[in-house]
Amino acid sequence: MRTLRDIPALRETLGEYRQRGQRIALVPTMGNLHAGHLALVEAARRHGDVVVATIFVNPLQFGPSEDLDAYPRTLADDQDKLAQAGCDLLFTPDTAMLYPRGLDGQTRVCVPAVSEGLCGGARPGHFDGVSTVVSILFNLVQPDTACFGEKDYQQLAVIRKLVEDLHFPIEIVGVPIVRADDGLALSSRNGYLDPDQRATAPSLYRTLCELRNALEAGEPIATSLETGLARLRESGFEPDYLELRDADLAAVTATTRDAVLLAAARLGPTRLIDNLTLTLPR
Ligand SMILES: Nc1ncnc2c1ncn2[C@@H]1O[C@H](COP(=O)(O)OP(=O)(O)OP(=O)(O)O)[C@@H](O)[C@H]1O
Ligand SMILES: CC(C)(CO)[C@@H](O)C(=O)[O-]
Ligand code: BAL
Repeated sequence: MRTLRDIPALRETLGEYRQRGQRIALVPTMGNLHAGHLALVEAARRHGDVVVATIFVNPLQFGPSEDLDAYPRTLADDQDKLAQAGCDLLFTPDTAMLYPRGLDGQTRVCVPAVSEGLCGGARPGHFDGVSTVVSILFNLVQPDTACFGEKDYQQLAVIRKLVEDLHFPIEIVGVPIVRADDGLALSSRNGYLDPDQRATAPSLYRTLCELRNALEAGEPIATSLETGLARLRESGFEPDYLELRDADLAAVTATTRDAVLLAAARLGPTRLIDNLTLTLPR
Protein backbone atom coordinates (compact mmCIF):
# COMPACT_ATOMS: atom_id res chain seq x y z
CA MET A 1 0.00 0.00 0.00
CA ARG A 2 1.28 3.46 -0.88
CA THR A 3 0.76 6.43 1.42
CA LEU A 4 0.65 9.85 -0.25
CA ARG A 5 0.36 13.23 1.42
CA ASP A 6 0.15 15.67 -1.45
CA ILE A 7 -2.31 16.28 -4.24
CA PRO A 8 0.02 16.12 -7.31
CA ALA A 9 1.35 12.68 -6.24
CA LEU A 10 -2.24 11.51 -5.61
CA ARG A 11 -3.35 12.65 -9.06
CA GLU A 12 -0.40 10.93 -10.73
CA THR A 13 -1.11 7.57 -9.07
CA LEU A 14 -4.87 7.83 -9.74
CA GLY A 15 -4.05 8.57 -13.40
CA GLU A 16 -2.09 5.31 -13.59
CA TYR A 17 -5.10 3.38 -12.21
CA ARG A 18 -7.43 5.02 -14.72
CA GLN A 19 -5.06 4.34 -17.63
CA ARG A 20 -5.23 0.67 -16.72
CA GLY A 21 -9.04 0.91 -16.74
CA GLN A 22 -9.28 0.15 -13.00
CA ARG A 23 -12.41 1.19 -11.10
CA ILE A 24 -11.65 3.24 -8.00
CA ALA A 25 -13.48 2.73 -4.69
CA LEU A 26 -13.01 5.40 -2.02
CA VAL A 27 -13.18 5.01 1.78
CA PRO A 28 -13.02 8.40 3.56
CA THR A 29 -12.15 8.24 7.29
CA MET A 30 -10.75 10.27 10.15
CA GLY A 31 -8.38 7.43 11.15
CA ASN A 32 -7.97 5.48 14.41
CA LEU A 33 -9.29 2.57 12.46
CA HIS A 34 -11.37 -0.29 13.83
CA ALA A 35 -13.35 -3.21 12.36
CA GLY A 36 -16.13 -0.80 11.25
CA HIS A 37 -13.70 1.01 8.96
CA LEU A 38 -12.28 -2.30 7.73
CA ALA A 39 -15.81 -3.39 6.74
CA LEU A 40 -15.88 -0.29 4.51
CA VAL A 41 -12.57 -1.37 2.93
CA GLU A 42 -14.00 -4.85 2.37
CA ALA A 43 -17.09 -3.36 0.69
CA ALA A 44 -14.83 -1.11 -1.40
CA ARG A 45 -12.86 -4.14 -2.58
CA ARG A 46 -16.11 -5.71 -3.79
CA HIS A 47 -17.08 -2.54 -5.67
CA GLY A 48 -13.75 -1.45 -7.16
CA ASP A 49 -10.51 -2.77 -8.63
CA VAL A 50 -8.45 -0.47 -6.43
CA VAL A 51 -9.26 0.86 -2.96
CA VAL A 52 -8.25 4.38 -1.98
CA ALA A 53 -8.66 5.27 1.72
CA THR A 54 -8.25 8.73 3.17
CA ILE A 55 -7.39 9.76 6.72
CA PHE A 56 -8.04 13.40 7.55
CA VAL A 57 -9.31 14.78 10.85
CA ASN A 58 -11.33 17.54 9.26
CA PRO A 59 -11.29 20.72 11.40
CA LEU A 60 -14.20 22.16 9.40
CA GLN A 61 -16.67 19.64 10.89
CA PHE A 62 -15.73 20.18 14.55
CA GLY A 63 -17.40 22.83 16.71
CA PRO A 64 -15.21 25.16 18.84
CA SER A 65 -15.82 23.15 22.03
CA GLU A 66 -15.51 19.72 20.41
CA ASP A 67 -12.69 17.17 20.46
CA LEU A 68 -10.61 18.17 17.39
CA ASP A 69 -7.35 18.28 19.38
CA ALA A 70 -8.08 15.17 21.43
CA TYR A 71 -9.21 13.09 18.42
CA PRO A 72 -6.95 9.99 18.31
CA ARG A 73 -4.26 10.06 15.60
CA THR A 74 -2.73 6.61 15.11
CA LEU A 75 -1.28 6.67 11.59
CA ALA A 76 1.29 3.84 11.81
CA ASP A 77 -1.28 1.44 13.26
CA ASP A 78 -3.88 2.56 10.69
CA GLN A 79 -1.44 1.96 7.83
CA ASP A 80 -0.83 -1.63 9.03
CA LYS A 81 -4.58 -2.31 9.28
CA LEU A 82 -5.34 -0.84 5.86
CA ALA A 83 -2.49 -2.73 4.16
CA GLN A 84 -3.68 -6.00 5.72
CA ALA A 85 -7.27 -5.28 4.64
CA GLY A 86 -6.16 -4.90 1.01
CA CYS A 87 -6.21 -1.12 0.62
CA ASP A 88 -4.06 0.02 -2.33
CA LEU A 89 -3.52 3.69 -1.63
CA LEU A 90 -3.82 5.87 1.48
CA PHE A 91 -4.14 9.65 1.12
CA THR A 92 -3.28 11.56 4.32
CA PRO A 93 -3.32 15.28 3.49
CA ASP A 94 -2.78 17.94 6.15
CA THR A 95 -5.08 20.91 6.66
CA ALA A 96 -2.93 23.30 4.59
CA MET A 97 -3.04 20.86 1.64
CA LEU A 98 -6.86 20.64 1.59
CA TYR A 99 -7.65 24.20 2.77
CA PRO A 100 -4.78 26.40 1.48
CA ARG A 101 -6.76 29.61 2.13
CA GLY A 102 -7.36 28.61 5.76
CA LEU A 103 -10.73 27.61 7.18
CA ASP A 104 -12.33 31.07 7.03
CA GLY A 105 -11.59 31.58 3.34
CA GLN A 106 -12.68 28.10 2.33
CA THR A 107 -15.58 27.67 -0.12
CA ARG A 108 -18.23 25.55 1.61
CA VAL A 109 -20.88 23.10 0.53
CA CYS A 110 -24.24 23.09 2.31
CA VAL A 111 -26.85 20.36 1.81
CA PRO A 112 -30.12 21.83 3.09
CA ALA A 113 -32.96 20.08 4.92
CA VAL A 114 -31.32 16.70 5.54
CA SER A 115 -28.40 18.40 7.36
CA GLU A 116 -30.82 20.04 9.78
CA GLY A 117 -31.93 18.53 13.10
CA LEU A 118 -30.56 15.37 14.75
CA CYS A 119 -26.73 15.63 14.71
CA GLY A 120 -27.00 18.79 12.60
CA GLY A 121 -29.07 20.39 15.38
CA ALA A 122 -26.71 19.29 18.14
CA ARG A 123 -23.56 20.17 16.14
CA PRO A 124 -24.27 23.40 14.19
CA GLY A 125 -22.25 23.58 10.96
CA HIS A 126 -21.07 19.97 11.30
CA PHE A 127 -22.61 18.70 8.06
CA ASP A 128 -21.43 21.73 6.07
CA GLY A 129 -17.92 20.71 7.15
CA VAL A 130 -18.55 17.09 6.18
CA SER A 131 -20.15 18.04 2.82
CA THR A 132 -17.27 20.38 2.03
CA VAL A 133 -14.48 17.91 2.72
CA VAL A 134 -16.31 15.02 1.04
CA SER A 135 -16.86 17.18 -2.07
CA ILE A 136 -13.14 18.01 -2.12
CA LEU A 137 -12.21 14.33 -1.75
CA PHE A 138 -14.68 13.36 -4.49
CA ASN A 139 -13.18 16.00 -6.81
CA LEU A 140 -9.61 14.94 -6.04
CA VAL A 141 -10.10 11.17 -6.25
CA GLN A 142 -13.00 11.04 -8.74
CA PRO A 143 -13.91 7.55 -7.53
CA ASP A 144 -16.46 5.28 -9.20
CA THR A 145 -17.77 4.25 -5.78
CA ALA A 146 -17.49 5.60 -2.25
CA CYS A 147 -18.32 3.66 0.93
CA PHE A 148 -19.77 5.14 4.12
CA GLY A 149 -21.02 3.53 7.34
CA GLU A 150 -24.68 3.33 8.30
CA LYS A 151 -23.62 4.15 11.88
CA ASP A 152 -23.50 7.78 10.71
CA TYR A 153 -27.01 7.46 9.23
CA GLN A 154 -27.65 11.17 8.77
CA GLN A 155 -24.18 11.68 7.26
CA LEU A 156 -24.94 8.95 4.70
CA ALA A 157 -28.25 10.66 3.84
CA VAL A 158 -26.47 14.02 3.47
CA ILE A 159 -23.86 12.48 1.15
CA ARG A 160 -26.48 10.73 -0.99
CA LYS A 161 -28.24 14.08 -1.50
CA LEU A 162 -24.94 15.88 -2.12
CA VAL A 163 -24.08 13.38 -4.87
CA GLU A 164 -27.51 13.77 -6.48
CA ASP A 165 -27.63 17.57 -6.26
CA LEU A 166 -24.06 18.17 -7.48
CA HIS A 167 -24.30 15.41 -10.11
CA PHE A 168 -21.24 13.53 -8.94
CA PRO A 169 -21.04 10.33 -11.06
CA ILE A 170 -20.30 8.25 -7.96
CA GLU A 171 -22.16 5.25 -6.57
CA ILE A 172 -22.61 5.61 -2.81
CA VAL A 173 -22.50 2.35 -0.86
CA GLY A 174 -23.87 2.20 2.69
CA VAL A 175 -22.22 -0.38 4.95
CA PRO A 176 -24.07 -1.95 7.94
CA ILE A 177 -23.01 -1.03 11.47
CA VAL A 178 -20.27 -3.21 12.96
CA ARG A 179 -20.84 -3.77 16.68
CA ALA A 180 -18.87 -5.13 19.63
CA ASP A 181 -20.12 -8.44 21.08
CA ASP A 182 -22.19 -6.51 23.65
CA GLY A 183 -23.92 -4.51 20.91
CA LEU A 184 -22.02 -1.21 21.21
CA ALA A 185 -21.48 0.29 17.74
CA LEU A 186 -17.72 0.48 17.11
CA SER A 187 -16.49 4.07 17.10
CA SER A 188 -13.14 5.79 17.52
CA ARG A 189 -14.71 7.82 20.33
CA ASN A 190 -15.37 4.61 22.35
CA GLY A 191 -11.69 4.92 23.27
CA TYR A 192 -12.55 7.97 25.40
CA LEU A 193 -14.75 5.85 27.72
CA ASP A 194 -13.41 4.81 31.15
CA PRO A 195 -14.17 1.20 32.24
CA ASP A 196 -17.43 2.15 34.02
CA GLN A 197 -18.65 4.18 31.05
CA ARG A 198 -17.66 1.37 28.67
CA ALA A 199 -19.80 -1.02 30.76
CA THR A 200 -22.75 1.40 30.52
CA ALA A 201 -22.34 2.23 26.82
CA PRO A 202 -24.13 -0.86 25.35
CA SER A 203 -27.36 0.24 27.05
CA LEU A 204 -27.72 2.78 24.21
CA TYR A 205 -28.10 -0.10 21.74
CA ARG A 206 -30.21 -2.13 24.20
CA THR A 207 -32.59 0.82 24.62
CA LEU A 208 -32.91 1.14 20.84
CA CYS A 209 -33.65 -2.61 20.59
CA GLU A 210 -36.37 -2.40 23.28
CA LEU A 211 -37.88 0.62 21.55
CA ARG A 212 -37.82 -1.10 18.17
CA ASN A 213 -39.66 -4.09 19.66
CA ALA A 214 -42.29 -1.82 21.24
CA LEU A 215 -42.82 0.20 18.05
CA GLU A 216 -43.00 -2.89 15.84
CA ALA A 217 -45.63 -4.26 18.26
CA GLY A 218 -47.71 -1.12 17.66
CA GLU A 219 -46.95 0.83 20.86
CA PRO A 220 -47.61 4.59 20.49
CA ILE A 221 -44.57 6.49 19.19
CA ALA A 222 -44.54 9.47 21.58
CA THR A 223 -44.80 7.44 24.80
CA SER A 224 -42.28 4.86 23.53
CA LEU A 225 -39.75 7.63 22.84
CA GLU A 226 -40.38 9.15 26.29
CA THR A 227 -39.79 5.75 27.90
CA GLY A 228 -36.61 5.36 25.84
CA LEU A 229 -35.30 8.77 26.91
CA ALA A 230 -36.05 7.98 30.57
CA ARG A 231 -34.24 4.65 30.22
CA LEU A 232 -31.16 6.38 28.75
CA ARG A 233 -31.10 8.91 31.59
CA GLU A 234 -31.48 6.14 34.22
CA SER A 235 -28.48 4.39 32.67
CA GLY A 236 -26.36 7.53 33.05
CA PHE A 237 -26.63 9.02 29.55
CA GLU A 238 -27.41 12.62 28.77
CA PRO A 239 -29.36 12.31 25.51
CA ASP A 240 -28.90 14.88 22.70
CA TYR A 241 -31.86 13.35 20.85
CA LEU A 242 -33.87 10.16 20.44
CA GLU A 243 -36.08 10.32 17.36
CA LEU A 244 -38.09 8.17 14.99
CA ARG A 245 -37.93 9.24 11.34
CA ASP A 246 -38.82 7.61 8.07
CA ALA A 247 -35.96 5.89 6.25
CA ASP A 248 -35.20 9.13 4.32
CA LEU A 249 -35.17 11.09 7.61
CA ALA A 250 -38.46 12.86 6.89
CA ALA A 251 -41.10 13.02 9.64
CA VAL A 252 -43.03 9.81 10.25
CA THR A 253 -46.63 9.85 8.95
CA ALA A 254 -49.57 7.45 9.26
CA THR A 255 -48.40 5.65 6.10
CA THR A 256 -44.72 5.26 7.07
CA ARG A 257 -43.58 1.64 7.23
CA ASP A 258 -39.77 1.79 6.86
CA ALA A 259 -38.48 3.86 9.73
CA VAL A 260 -35.28 4.48 11.67
CA LEU A 261 -34.67 5.16 15.34
CA LEU A 262 -31.76 7.53 15.84
CA ALA A 263 -30.02 8.51 19.04
CA ALA A 264 -27.10 10.60 20.20
CA ALA A 265 -26.23 10.64 23.87
CA ARG A 266 -23.35 11.68 26.08
CA LEU A 267 -21.61 9.56 28.67
CA GLY A 268 -19.50 12.08 30.52
CA PRO A 269 -17.72 14.07 27.79
CA THR A 270 -18.09 11.32 25.18
CA ARG A 271 -20.84 11.65 22.59
CA LEU A 272 -22.07 8.34 21.13
CA ILE A 273 -24.49 7.87 18.24
CA ASP A 274 -26.42 4.82 17.11
CA ASN A 275 -29.46 3.89 15.05
CA LEU A 276 -31.72 0.96 14.22
CA THR A 277 -34.04 0.50 11.27
CA LEU A 278 -37.48 -1.00 11.82
CA THR A 279 -40.82 -1.64 10.17
CA LEU A 280 -43.89 0.06 11.62
CA PRO A 281 -47.09 -2.02 11.65
CA ARG A 282 -50.06 -1.15 9.38
N1 LIG B 1 -19.17 0.69 13.66
C1 LIG B 1 -19.16 1.09 12.40
N2 LIG B 1 -19.75 0.32 11.46
C2 LIG B 1 -19.77 0.71 10.16
N3 LIG B 1 -19.19 1.85 9.71
C3 LIG B 1 -18.59 2.63 10.60
C4 LIG B 1 -18.54 2.31 11.99
N4 LIG B 1 -17.87 3.28 12.64
C5 LIG B 1 -17.52 4.20 11.70
N5 LIG B 1 -17.95 3.81 10.49
C6 LIG B 1 -17.81 4.56 9.24
O1 LIG B 1 -16.46 4.83 8.99
C7 LIG B 1 -16.35 6.05 8.27
C8 LIG B 1 -15.34 6.91 8.94
O2 LIG B 1 -15.83 7.26 10.21
P1 LIG B 1 -14.94 7.87 11.35
O3 LIG B 1 -13.51 7.85 10.92
O4 LIG B 1 -15.53 9.13 11.83
O5 LIG B 1 -15.03 6.74 12.46
P2 LIG B 1 -15.85 6.66 13.76
O6 LIG B 1 -15.37 5.48 14.50
O7 LIG B 1 -17.29 6.81 13.41
O8 LIG B 1 -15.37 7.91 14.56
P3 LIG B 1 -16.20 8.86 15.46
O9 LIG B 1 -15.98 8.35 16.82
O10 LIG B 1 -15.53 10.13 15.12
O11 LIG B 1 -17.63 8.88 15.05
C9 LIG B 1 -17.74 6.66 8.25
O12 LIG B 1 -18.35 6.37 6.99
C10 LIG B 1 -18.44 5.92 9.36
O13 LIG B 1 -19.85 5.83 9.20
C1 LIG C 1 -16.86 11.30 6.06
C2 LIG C 1 -15.76 11.88 6.93
C3 LIG C 1 -14.46 11.14 6.68
C4 LIG C 1 -15.57 13.34 6.51
O1 LIG C 1 -14.58 13.95 7.29
C5 LIG C 1 -16.14 11.83 8.42
O2 LIG C 1 -17.25 12.60 8.69
C6 LIG C 1 -16.28 10.44 8.96
O3 LIG C 1 -15.23 9.88 9.29
O4 LIG C 1 -17.39 9.92 9.05
N1 BAL D 1 -18.07 9.95 12.25
C1 BAL D 1 -18.48 11.29 11.94
C2 BAL D 1 -17.39 12.27 12.15
C3 BAL D 1 -17.59 13.18 13.30
O1 BAL D 1 -18.20 12.79 14.29
O2 BAL D 1 -17.10 14.31 13.23
